[in-house]
Amino acid sequence: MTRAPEFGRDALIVCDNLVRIYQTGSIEVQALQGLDLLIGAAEMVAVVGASGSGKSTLLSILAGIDAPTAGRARVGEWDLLNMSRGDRVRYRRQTVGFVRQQTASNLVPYLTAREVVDLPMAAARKPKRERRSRADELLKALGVADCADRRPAQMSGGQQQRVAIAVAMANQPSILLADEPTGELDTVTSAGVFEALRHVNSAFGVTVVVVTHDPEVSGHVERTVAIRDGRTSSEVLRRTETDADGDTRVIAEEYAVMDRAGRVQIPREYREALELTRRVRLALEADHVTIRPDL
Ligand SMILES: Nc1ncnc2c1ncn2[C@@H]1O[C@H](COP(=O)(O)OP(=O)(O)OP(=O)(O)O)[C@@H](O)[C@H]1O
Repeated sequence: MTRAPEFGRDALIVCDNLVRIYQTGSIEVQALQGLDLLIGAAEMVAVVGASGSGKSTLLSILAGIDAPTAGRARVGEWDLLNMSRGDRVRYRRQTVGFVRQQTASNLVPYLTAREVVDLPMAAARKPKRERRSRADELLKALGVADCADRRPAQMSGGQQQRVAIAVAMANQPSILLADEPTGELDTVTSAGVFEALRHVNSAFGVTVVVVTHDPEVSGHVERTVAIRDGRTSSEVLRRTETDADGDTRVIAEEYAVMDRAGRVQIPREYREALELTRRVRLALEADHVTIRPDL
């Protein structure tokens, strides 16, 4: 008997039926309730969803900060459910870069931009000369070369977040995670920081997963994944098309996400429009499936 190919075999990030339950006293909160998600190498994905839907929990698991309760989570060769303490330290140092929302918490008040970018490389025992050239390369790539000798208090919020991206990229991670990186910034500054994330994605080929509330931000990535009640519920894919006159426009298409058991969530407006309730009629057509009210 041939076995089915492993779910997400070719993906860099695989979340398979991921569950995270938090227990506080006698209260259980299911932050992730069987989340499936595949992300390929060098992709840039925005994760959106209402407050409490599980976005930060997902990011903490991918960052190796938090451990799932059940399911499977893999990043490259790393199995995030079965890592020793030492593996976890190596994983966090070598494979992941993390940018937080609070600009101040990404940096160190008494260190200059060049010194703070150097920190993770020094911790990884990289040679001094290599560290210096990598720090300068990153600060330049992120448009903050002029901040190299400045401390956080001498930089704007947007500059601080660009330096934070440089810190996260210092050890050439394969994934860069950002949790609401523009949450504290105004619209114009946010757009600049977001552009910086896109730049590291294309220039260094790092896979970027960014959690955001900002529709302006999610509107600029090719793939936006929506999380609802601890599961991926829908995705929007965007592509740029050029018409005969040479004008380009962005086409966005929304997809529902089907889990591995075949479950699909029908958006509330569709259910209400046709009064779809507990039971619906399903029919297989030549190239599609219809869902009708049970009249
Ligand atoms: N350490 C924890 N202990 C207990 N419950 C937690 C913990 N962390 C998160 N939760 C709960 O898990 C659920 C998901 O939280 P999470 O922070 O992942 O959501 P989120 O989508 O990131 O929300 P927000 O957009 O507000 O940051 C929420 O109900 C939250 O209260």
